[in-house]
Amino acid sequence: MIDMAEDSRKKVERALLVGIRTPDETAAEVEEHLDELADLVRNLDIVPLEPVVVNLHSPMPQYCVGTGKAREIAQLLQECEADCLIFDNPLTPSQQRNWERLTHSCVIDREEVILDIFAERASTREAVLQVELARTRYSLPRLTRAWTHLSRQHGGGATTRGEGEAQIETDRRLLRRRIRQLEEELKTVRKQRETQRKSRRRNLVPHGAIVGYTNVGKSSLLQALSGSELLVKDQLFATLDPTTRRVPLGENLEVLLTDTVGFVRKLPHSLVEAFKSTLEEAVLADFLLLVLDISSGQLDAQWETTLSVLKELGADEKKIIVVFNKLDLLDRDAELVLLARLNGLFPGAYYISTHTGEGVDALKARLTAIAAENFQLLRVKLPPGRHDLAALAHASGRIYEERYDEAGELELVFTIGPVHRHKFLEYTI
Ligand SMILES: Nc1nc2c(ncn2[C@@H]2O[C@H](COP(=O)(O)OP(=O)(O)OP(=O)(O)O)[C@@H](O)[C@H]2O)c(=O)[nH]1
Ligand SMILES: [Mg+2]
Repeated sequence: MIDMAEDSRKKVERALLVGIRTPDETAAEVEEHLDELADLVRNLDIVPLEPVVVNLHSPMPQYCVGTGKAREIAQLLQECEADCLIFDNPLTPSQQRNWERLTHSCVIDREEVILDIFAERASTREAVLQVELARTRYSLPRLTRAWTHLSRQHGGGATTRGEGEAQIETDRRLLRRRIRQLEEELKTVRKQRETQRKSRRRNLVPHGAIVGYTNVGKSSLLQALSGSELLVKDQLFATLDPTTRRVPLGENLEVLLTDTVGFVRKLPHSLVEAFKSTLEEAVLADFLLLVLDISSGQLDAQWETTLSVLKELGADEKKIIVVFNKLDLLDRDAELVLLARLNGLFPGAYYISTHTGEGVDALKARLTAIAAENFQLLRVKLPPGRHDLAALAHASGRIYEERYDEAGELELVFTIGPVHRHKFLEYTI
């Protein structure tokens, strides 16, 4: 780990955002992306200023934009007294350095903003390790940095070391060693989680994962369904660690649901990589609840981003139940038009509000049906000595008929899940 003196670093406060518009993007798209970048930036306690959009036919190697434009932006940065330049598109390490030399300011891109938000939020051992690994990998080719835009000091971040070649080589070696250490530590933590996961699978209760764009209400949904408290915040990436809860559905039925980390457009690949084990919950689940925020103007982007991350994880072929949340925020007139359109596009979707509870029961009914699919109807005759099985049928199944015959044998018609089913098979009639 590279140590830096905190006092030699300057905290960034105001940022000028830059969006690059390529010929295949509309102005509205670029604007939407910049709005989202502004949200992300606010999450780091940096004030985003009015953004600059640069039209670009082909990327330029030195600054990503042409030299003239770069000078203009540098000038603007000074005029509006911003101390940071943030690009919505990725910058190469050398472009980043060129910009820092040109502007004498902190220059970062969307990927680094997202990495930093994750770094601020990570709290469990696994999340902390995953984020540190992603950040250390990211900083390896970007060693000479003189700025910080973080309120806290994190590992694998910017460094203020000198630019001497020998120094850089030493730092790189240290970072590489740290990467290996982190990979080892993560392996251990993951093994532990794997064990927990296996014990869950032995239960054979249907297991769903809640996936979707960040801030759409995934944790709120799990809270509404399971009745237990979770971290719900109007904040991007409030949830970084998967949390599994039992959702009781009455009559001995239940499903397990896992809340997962939210997705975002242009989620840095290093982060998808880092969070793959966390997102594996989605890969291993029996079904997915894909949550979308119906009040967002960016439904298409939410849908596409979520689906493309699922694809990358190999989880896009699963049974997907689409859930539109935040119905309460819809303007009633707009609602009818929008619902008609969505009904056509997503037949079988659910429309809910975790705030008012609207639609939650219908979704529960669907989950109940999924849980019930696992249950099989059995007709058995239990000998007098098998009170234990009679008790088990009552405790874990649903009884339809029950009567004793003259021989004192108990005839039972009931449904039972796969966990205990085999115990009854020798008595079926
Ligand atoms: N109006 C309204 N707000 C909602 C509803 N559901 C959730 N929210 C709000 O949306 C914000 C985000 O909710 P979360 O449940 O934390 O969202 P999430 O998808 O888990 O977010 P991340 O973990 O950050 O990806 C919170 O401020 C919630 O109170 C809803 O049905 N209606
Ligand atoms: Mg959450």
